[in-house]
Amino acid sequence: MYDKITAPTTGAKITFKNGEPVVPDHPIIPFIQGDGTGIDIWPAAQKVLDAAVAKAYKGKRKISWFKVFAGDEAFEVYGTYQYLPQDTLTAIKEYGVAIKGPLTTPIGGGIRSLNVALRQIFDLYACVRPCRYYPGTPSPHKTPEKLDVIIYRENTEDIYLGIEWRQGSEVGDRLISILNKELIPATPEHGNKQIPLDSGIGIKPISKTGSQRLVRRAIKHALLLPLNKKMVTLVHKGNIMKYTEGAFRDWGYELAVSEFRSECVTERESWILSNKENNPNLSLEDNARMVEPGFDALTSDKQAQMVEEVKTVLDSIWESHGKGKWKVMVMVNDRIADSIFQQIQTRPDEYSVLATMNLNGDYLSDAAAAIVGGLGMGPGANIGDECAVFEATHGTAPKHAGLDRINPGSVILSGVMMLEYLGWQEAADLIKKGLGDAIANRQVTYDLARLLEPPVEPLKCSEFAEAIIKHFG
Ligand SMILES: NC(=O)C1=CN([C@@H]2O[C@H](COP(=O)(O)OP(=O)(O)OC[C@H]3O[C@@H](n4cnc5c(N)ncnc54)[C@H](OP(=O)(O)O)[C@@H]3O)[C@@H](O)[C@H]2O)C=CC1
Ligand SMILES: O=C(O)CCC(=O)C(=O)O
Ligand SMILES: [Mg+2]
Repeated sequence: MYDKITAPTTGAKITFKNGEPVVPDHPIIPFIQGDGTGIDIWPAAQKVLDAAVAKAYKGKRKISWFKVFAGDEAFEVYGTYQYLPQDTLTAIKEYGVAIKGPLTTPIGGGIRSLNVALRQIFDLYACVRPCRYYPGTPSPHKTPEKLDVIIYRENTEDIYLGIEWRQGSEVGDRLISILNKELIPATPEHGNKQIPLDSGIGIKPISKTGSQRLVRRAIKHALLLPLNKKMVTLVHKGNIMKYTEGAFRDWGYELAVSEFRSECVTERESWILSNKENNPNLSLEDNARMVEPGFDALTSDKQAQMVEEVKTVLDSIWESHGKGKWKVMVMVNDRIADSIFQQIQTRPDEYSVLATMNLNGDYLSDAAAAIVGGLGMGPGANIGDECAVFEATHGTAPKHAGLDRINPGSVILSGVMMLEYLGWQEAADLIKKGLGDAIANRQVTYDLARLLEPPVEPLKCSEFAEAIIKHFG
């Protein structure tokens, strides 16, 4: 079955039923060490995960690790251009749940991202990146503890599909010519715009299916959260990219009010409902005026549309959602992408689950991780219906590679997400306690040590892992 790897002789496969993993006590889990700092952070993470499982289950449960290759290691074992060998793909498909370190992607040319390829090959459509604060973590932000968000990033499409053409390439030039001569003039709203002839060209597909399955997962997650966190914010730049990012927003709302109608309220609906709750005799027009402060300046057509919106909401959900019932439901709202970057800093506690397209989520997850202590504290998971691959938010951080100094926290916390996904909560809790107590005791790696006041001597990457284990209690 495999060319250059051998599966562990002990352990069993994780299988999937209705999108959920069915986990044996001794699951075989493939891991990719990763390039760059992978050589530091993976051994540290593996040690912490094994120690937590051993302590929590006393041998009853144990992970059988299966080393598989990707990136630079694969190149060495399998030969030139074999960055993502078939063995690795076969193993991940076979065992269903895997964990990986970061993999290098060259800029401006060369191979396309192996990280992205794994997500697309296994249809891991939801990239889940929680950003929460561990007390004592130094942060450039004044109130990092107020940020507790989970980014649900669409993981398979958008510009990450990688359909693009280099400037000056034959196909790229043909495409520009067809667009300039035929397709743009055939679309009146584009006026006389033309694409500069010396452009590179990329395609940004955003599908209804891809958007809605991501938002579905985000809402399902929000349903499980405590009342003050039952919120999903659709993040988009739909004012500019109307038919891709704007459509993402519209499809998100459409899904929320169709599949989750009895459990969801949109922000605008909540305004309309609460206006009536506060003043039962409020006319439809006055209600619309309160929802839209610029109502009186609108054209009569637009005013009529808004009044119709108020009427439709009250007619359709006043009984089911009115009189405060909406207050215990999941609130779905939306924010424009540039605004959300400042909102998570100025109003961090007003956000919970952030549903995004691929590129926005990529940017936003690094920015949110910075608030709670940096990329060393940013875990992640790539989740599909029949496969999951856990990986940190950060990359290979090459300048720190092999120095035993980088923070393994984000891979360790990705491991915590994996344990929780497996249902091994006791082991996950031990690690969260150990990591939290190590940080609270100022036992941290260079990235956090340099921000602490007064400064502390940093722990090595491997020493931080040991400190976490000691703090299991
Ligand atoms: N999923 C993946 O595998 C990903 C891969 N990549 C790839 O990684 C490569 C390098 O990307 P780059 O842009 O440098 O981004 P990186 O995320 O690798 O590193 C940027 C900086 O972030 C900080 N950082 C990263 N990881 C940690 C950590 N574990 N602990 C503490 N600080 C950390 C360091 O800052 P400082 O030096 O200031 O301390 C580092 O120099 C590229 O090839 C990129 O494509 C990028 C993102 C994700
Ligand atoms: O694959 C890469 O090199 C970068 C991907 C990335 O930045 C991410 O997924 O957050
Ligand atoms: Mg990124």
